[in-house]
Order: sequence, then structure tokens, then C-alpha cells
Amino acid sequence: MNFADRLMEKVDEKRSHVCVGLDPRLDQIPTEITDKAVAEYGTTLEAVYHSILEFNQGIIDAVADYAPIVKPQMAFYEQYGHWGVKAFEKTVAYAKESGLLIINDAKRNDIGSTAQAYADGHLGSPKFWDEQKLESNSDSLTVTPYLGSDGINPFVETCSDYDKGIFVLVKTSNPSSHELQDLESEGVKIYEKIAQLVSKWGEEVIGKRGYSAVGAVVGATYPEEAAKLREIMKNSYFLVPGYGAQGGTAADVIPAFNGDGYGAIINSSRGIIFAYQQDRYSDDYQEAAREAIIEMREAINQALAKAGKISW
Ligand SMILES: O=C(O)c1cc(=O)[nH]c(=O)n1[C@@H]1O[C@H](COP(=O)(O)O)[C@@H](O)[C@H]1O
Repeated sequence: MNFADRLMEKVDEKRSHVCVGLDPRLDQIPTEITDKAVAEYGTTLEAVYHSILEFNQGIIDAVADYAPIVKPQMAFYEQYGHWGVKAFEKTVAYAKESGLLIINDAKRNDIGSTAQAYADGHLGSPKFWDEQKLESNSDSLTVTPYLGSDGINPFVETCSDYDKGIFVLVKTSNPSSHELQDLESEGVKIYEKIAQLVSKWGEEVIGKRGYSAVGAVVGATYPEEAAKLREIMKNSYFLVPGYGAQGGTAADVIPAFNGDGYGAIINSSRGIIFAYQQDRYSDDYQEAAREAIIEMREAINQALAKAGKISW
């Protein structure tokens, strides 16, 4: 099974196309968690580590029945140095033990030889001394395509060797994504050209169910572009961020799916993990996260059924 097969198995098991973004912002973590950590460890990075980990574990417990996959965004962890990276690693291990797949959202890439080190560290297994190996627990990684094929090839080979996946930035959700991505060259927009490359890069790693281990990031905030991109990258799984907090709705994400009711995994971070701060959800952060993910899962499943894109 390639990464897409493994993802689709989880999607079927949970009957859910939702990805939960684990973007822990310290000042939004419930104070009962941060106060306890500070009481024990003081206002130290160790207290930050314990706060993030306890919060993430609580979120994972709350959403594990309703999500096939989670996406910790590396920036929220590595900003705290080695304590943050430790929180990331422990979070990933806990998500894996809880039966979830993981997108490591670190948006990496470089020249080929350096990209190989990123691929080994984040998806494969860097070797050290003689027989020692460090296996990455992440199932997939976000990568930038800016360096072209020789930056991408090491990732694709590692995906093939370890049944892992990548999501290449194609059309991002942010307001200024048009500044570069929508420029035209030879009558083709840059994001369309990247999509053509994504399709080509993925040809050698197609799984049993027809989807490639090379996926694409396509923002929920650009549904018209998503429809065009769906045509260009028929075999790619889309990671679709921008639902909820950035304005994307269930109707907006439907063009990212294929007619078979698969092909897109929709991420919400703040909208789920900090749902307890919104009036319409419970004050308890775990209960609120559960309410928010169930609501999102149903909204997407209903919109898919309405569009005749039936997954089950
Ligand atoms: O690659 C991503 O995940 C990503 C790409 C993109 O185009 N837009 C985007 O918002 N993201 C990430 O998706 C998450 C969105 O978070 P919320 O806006 O809180 O749901 C953040 O972790 C972003 O870094």
C-alpha cells in the first residue's frame, strides 16, 4: 500500500475527510493546563513542552474517532528550540499510537543533495555510525516546489521506499498567493505548471486505488482554481487548508474532490483545536473539539453527497 492507499483506508474507517491541524498557540491553550505546567516547572521552556504535549494529547483523544489524519505545523514547535521539537516528536508518536496518520507540515526543500537529508529525516531513516537508524514516525511532509525536479526527486524516492507521501505547494490559501502563483508564462499560470509537474512526479508512485504518493496543497479559499487543478492532477490527493478560520466552507472544498468522493483531505486547525473559545461550542476544550470536528465531518459528507460525489 502506498501512502494514498493507507490514507484512504483511514478515511473509510473514520468516514471522514477531515485533517486536524495541531497548531498549538501557547496563549490559547486552556489556563488549567499552562498553570499546572508553570506551577511545576516555572516559566521555562520545559513548562512550554509539557503544556503543548498535554494539550495535543487531549485534542488527539477527543478527535481520534473522527479524523483519519492530523497535521502538526512545525513552526509552532521549533520556535521553542529542542523542547519544542521534543513536543513535536512526542505528539507525532502519540497520534500514531492513537491510530492516526501524520502530515508533518514543515514545508521543506533545497538542492537535491540537501533535500535528501530532509527526506531521510522527515520521512525515511537517516543512518548514523554503523547500524544505527532513526525512523521517522511522520507519514507525509509538505514541500515547496520552487527548486524544481532535482529538489523533489529525493522525496519521491523516499516515499517509494518507505510508503510515505508528500504534499507539494501548488495554490496556497493566503491572500497574496496570486503574486507569484498566478503569474502566466507561455499562456499557463505558474500554479497550473506546478500542477503538471506534480502529476508527472507522481506517475511512478501510484497506489492500488489509483492515487499517487505525490499530493498537492490547494487552499479551500480558491474553489475555482481547485476545479481546474483537479483536472490537471487527476491522481493526486489534495491537502486543502483554509477551512473555517480562513473562510473556506464545505461547498468551497467540493471541487477539490474527484467524482469518486475521494482525493481531498480538508484541514482545519484553529477551528477545531480552539473551538472552546467560540460561544457555540462547549467551554471544555476536548468536548468543543469533538463537537467542531463532528460538525465539519458531517458538513463535508453532506456537501459531497449533494454534489453526487459519493465516498460510501
Ligand atoms: O500547507 C499547509 O498546511 C498550508 C498551506 C496553505 O496554503 N495554507 C495554510 O493555511 N496552510 C496551513 O494550514 C493551517 C491552517 O490553519 P487554520 O487557518 O487555523 O485552520 C496552518 O497550519 C497553515 O500553516
